[in-house]
Amino acid sequence: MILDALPPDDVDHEVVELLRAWLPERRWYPAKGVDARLTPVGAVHLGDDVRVLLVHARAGAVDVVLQVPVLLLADAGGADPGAVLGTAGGRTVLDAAGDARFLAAWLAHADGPGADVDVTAARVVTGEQSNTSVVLPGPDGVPRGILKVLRTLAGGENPDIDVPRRLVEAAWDGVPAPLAWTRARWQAPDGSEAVGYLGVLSAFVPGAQDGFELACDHARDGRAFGDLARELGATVAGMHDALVRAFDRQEAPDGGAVLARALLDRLAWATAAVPSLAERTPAVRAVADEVAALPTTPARQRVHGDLHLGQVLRSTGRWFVIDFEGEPLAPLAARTRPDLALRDVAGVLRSFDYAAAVGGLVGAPAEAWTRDARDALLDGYGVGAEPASALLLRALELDKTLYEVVYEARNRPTWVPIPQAGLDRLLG
Ligand SMILES: Nc1ncnc2c1ncn2[C@@H]1O[C@H](COP(=O)(O)OP(=O)(O)O)[C@@H](O)[C@H]1O
Ligand SMILES: O=P(O)(O)O[C@H]1O[C@H](CO)[C@@H](O[C@H]2O[C@H](CO)[C@@H](O)[C@H](O)[C@H]2O)[C@H](O)[C@H]1O
Repeated sequence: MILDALPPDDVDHEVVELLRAWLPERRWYPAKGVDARLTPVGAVHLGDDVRVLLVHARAGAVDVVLQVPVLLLADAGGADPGAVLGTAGGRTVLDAAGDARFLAAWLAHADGPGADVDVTAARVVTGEQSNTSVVLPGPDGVPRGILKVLRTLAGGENPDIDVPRRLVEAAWDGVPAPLAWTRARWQAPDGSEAVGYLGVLSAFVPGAQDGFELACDHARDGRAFGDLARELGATVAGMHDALVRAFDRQEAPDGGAVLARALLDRLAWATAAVPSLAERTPAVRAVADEVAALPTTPARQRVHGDLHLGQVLRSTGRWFVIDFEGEPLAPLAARTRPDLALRDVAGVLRSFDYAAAVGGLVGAPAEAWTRDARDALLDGYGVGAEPASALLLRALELDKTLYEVVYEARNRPTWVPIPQAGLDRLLG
């Protein structure tokens, strides 16, 4: 079912006034620190008291439609004071993302196989996130699903939901299965009609450990990560097989030239953001020239697109892959385009450098720890020892490392030395 957003009414305008003070305090708000123009574009009415407000936020380069589920209560007695935004239309307005009334209405309007969950025992996940995730237990109290309320809406495909759906259809069990999802139709700020996802409830992976934290712990304790990396390599290979079943594969007669061009485009993009990268230009060009001269490259296929250790969960003695939205800094067209499967392998290889550094390893111990993990990952994935694979991986790692320099410069400047050291290694 597609839920239709109604044009904003007086109450929606009043709620948006309340959001001016509330939004900048949210971790997921993308226009922090600037005076954004906020305009309601519509509201999905999930019930008499439950509305999903769609708000256009515009400030400089930020131009997004945000999703804000709210409750509008005539009697808000007993409500959590921390959830109250103010009053609109004579009713109390509450943040609804973790509220049982919103969650019940959301599930009632969702598509998908569904899940038997207890909305009264929902728990909002805290931490650095770009969306709001809510853990929902089953009737036995054991976590059964995790609902991701998307905070920034976009019309069209959403790889973070569509790809897991297709992987499950392709009988791959290494991804948490989407259990329910909602979609809406609204009028985009440019006046066009948009149809896109509002959120997804996925199967909860019990007792999951974040792959990056696990690797950092190993590095910190001086424990080899090879066995886990080998298993991860096999999981990634299984994911790529399933992606071919789900989305097909394209021969790439011009693969070397395409990859070389993409690497040089990445260099230009990264240098525009971090000018000191210009000194790497001759060395990156040399790698691009070698890649362009490759007579053949593997077929292109759908890939994860931003695979790293923070996108994999370890539970019940196996790996699960999450977060298929691709590189957050890249446009949707680039994130859904068929690509070399080795790009995902290169992403995980980069993570080993990060884990060694964050785990406190330097010099020869860092080199030995990452070498063991790298060899094991490639072995588990089934990457052969032929020179063409090594060259492709080097180019793809280089491409990712340039992206990481920009990502770190924008988000975690003290971590810039990690990808900088990666450039030294790859271009050394
Ligand atoms: N299916 C799942 N089961 C258990 N935990 C999960 C699941 N999906 C996500 N998580 C946890 O929730 C966190 C946020 O999920 P993520 O998809 O990265 O959200 P965001 O898009 O907001 O960054 C992850 O780091 C992970 O720890
Ligand atoms: O997880 P996201 O989809 O938001 O990806 C972005 O953020 C990642 C960091 O959280 C970033 O990954 C980089 O740091 C990781 C350690 O925190 C490391 O394991 C990765 O290898 C490294 O690329 C990712 O690049 C960025 O797109």
